[in-house]
Amino acid sequence: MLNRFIGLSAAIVGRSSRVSGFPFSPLLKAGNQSQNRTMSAGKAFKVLVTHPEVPQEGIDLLKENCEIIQVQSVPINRAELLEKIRGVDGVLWGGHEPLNAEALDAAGPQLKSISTMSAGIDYVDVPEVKRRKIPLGHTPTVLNTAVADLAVGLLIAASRRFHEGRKTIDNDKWENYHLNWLLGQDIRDSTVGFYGFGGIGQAIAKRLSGFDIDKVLYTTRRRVHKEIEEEFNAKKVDFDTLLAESDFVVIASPLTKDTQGVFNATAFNKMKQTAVLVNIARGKIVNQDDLYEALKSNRIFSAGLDVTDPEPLSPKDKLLTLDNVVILPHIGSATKRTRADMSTIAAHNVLRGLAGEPMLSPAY
Ligand SMILES: O=C(O)C(=O)CO
Repeated sequence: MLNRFIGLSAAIVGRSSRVSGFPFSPLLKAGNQSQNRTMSAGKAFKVLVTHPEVPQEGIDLLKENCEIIQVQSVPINRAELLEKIRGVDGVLWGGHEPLNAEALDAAGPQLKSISTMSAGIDYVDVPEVKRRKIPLGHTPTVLNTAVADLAVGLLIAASRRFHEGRKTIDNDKWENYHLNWLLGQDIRDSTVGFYGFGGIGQAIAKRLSGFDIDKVLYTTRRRVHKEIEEEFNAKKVDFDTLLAESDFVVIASPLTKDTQGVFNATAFNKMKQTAVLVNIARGKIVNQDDLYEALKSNRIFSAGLDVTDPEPLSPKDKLLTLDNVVILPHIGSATKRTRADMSTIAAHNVLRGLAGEPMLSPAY
């Protein structure tokens, strides 16, 4: 099943900006073949790209058939975005700016296709987009491997005390004449618990299977397919069991009203004292004050975070004073290839929405 996901994204993206091995939308075919009068006569659609740094791969695809308007400011100037969105048919939403009624009103009723360039869409007012019957796409799957690689990096860094170790060098406290110095937690024979076990969680589990882990537990609303459970020796458990039995707890779920703040003091108190928490999903799933207390009091062993609340995190944030937390500035999907793939998928989503076809990765 996992291979099917990964295979699908590879087929979707190909290794060029062109999509290979994937059923093109008629709109794209028209552009490629230069046969369709409507399309070749011109840019039947206007598409706004809301960020100047959207990789060229996606823009080139859109350009074949659409007139492109692009926001130029970074950080995004909301006024510029609201001005440029007026009257467009499609939007490739390239940043994490709120996509809400204000933006949709500014666009106007002709807007018929939107895609974000992200997996998480917590900055989108989805009910509002739905209410207007505008197809909405996003870009999960293509970033699974990049985010999973980073998650494994964080898991190792947090369990083996990378940050604390580095600080000892900076502070001239390198004391390896002690035998028990900077001892960490083993990954081998461990139980890894996933809070959320979709494509990213499964890609992490796949990587960890090379680390001789003992078992995988997961907590999700719905049970994953039996063959996925078998592939990863994974068992669905309730949240309390996940917390109590996992040596590593990996947060890989979307941020929703149900997941916001679930990792709080109550949850940390149910975890093993040797447990390592990894969050590559969204900062708000964790109550950060409670996490600070749990780490400071050694209620849990350590944490590796790619996401925080807020982002950017202030350099004065108390979490940064702790030895037992590794923090990265939300770079899970930040590889050149992944970004290019995300722009390609987002462009296809937009084009398909404009053509009245199902998107490659619809958000609802
Ligand atoms: O695309 C997203 O939602 C991400 O947060 C990638 O790290």
